[in-house]
Amino acid sequence: MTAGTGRVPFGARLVSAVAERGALCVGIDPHPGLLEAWGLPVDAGGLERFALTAVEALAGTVAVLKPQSAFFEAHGSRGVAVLERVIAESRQAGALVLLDVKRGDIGSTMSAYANAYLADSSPLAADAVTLSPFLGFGSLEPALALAERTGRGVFVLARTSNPEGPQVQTATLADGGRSVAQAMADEAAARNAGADPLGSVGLVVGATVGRTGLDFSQVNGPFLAPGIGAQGATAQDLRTVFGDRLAHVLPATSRDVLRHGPGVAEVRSAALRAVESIAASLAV
Ligand SMILES: O=c1ccn([C@@H]2O[C@H](COP(=O)(O)O)[C@@H](O)[C@H]2O)c(=O)[nH]1
Repeated sequence: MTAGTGRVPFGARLVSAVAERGALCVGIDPHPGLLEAWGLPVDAGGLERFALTAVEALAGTVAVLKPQSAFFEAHGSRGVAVLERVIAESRQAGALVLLDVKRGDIGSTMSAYANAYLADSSPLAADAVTLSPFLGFGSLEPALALAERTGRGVFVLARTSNPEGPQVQTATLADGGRSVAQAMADEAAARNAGADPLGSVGLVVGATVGRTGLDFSQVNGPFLAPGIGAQGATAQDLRTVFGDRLAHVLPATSRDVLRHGPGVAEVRSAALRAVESIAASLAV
């Protein structure tokens, strides 16, 4: 079982964490190529060394850590056990944990996913998870409801950083002119209405997507912006993507920080440089 959240809503906890540590989410993505580059075997033992080194380097320093579940699941039950430790030890060291699982399913199955990642009793419970709304935003209701009850958050995919995303996300809805991505922004806005200082239903909008024409003005929730570094986006791109919503943006990067390992100090320094360069870009 993981520690609870004290029932303080995720949005409020994120605002505090960013105020204290800066606006940065570092992904823990144990790619086989990174394990090799760190001189580790590509097996569950190597995964454990890699992931716990990243936690040691980052969990006391950055606001949010984002383990990518896929790389842990690839090692079977031993990999999932490592993920449980990563979540627990990161939270213990003061970082918020956003588990990148991109779950989305019919409502009855969604309840089980919600219990897996958002219930206090689960060993995989994080502070927030990523969700895929492409079975319909409403199908996410069990996760949205449990997150709200337990003080956790969700980040719903809206305009993802990959080049294939627009095929679905810029498509127009049958109900009259809005894009799929805009509909997700509107759904998040409805869930976050009145939340202070910030709602707990976030959106994933890649730092790579450029000017979108999307209206984020009513969202009142956080924006996770992956794609900085290895996918080619820079901190300067955030202004183009998010316009006047920059204060609510959580820029995310994984490989661009992790490639500085295996030294704890080097990984931590890379993260601190990223925090500084993002802060400088957002302030101008
Ligand atoms: O739109 C999205 C949503 C999630 N991701 C995830 O973020 C990291 C990016 O890693 P980098 O090494 O910084 O490229 C990875 O886990 C993706 O699955 C994303 O890239 N884009």
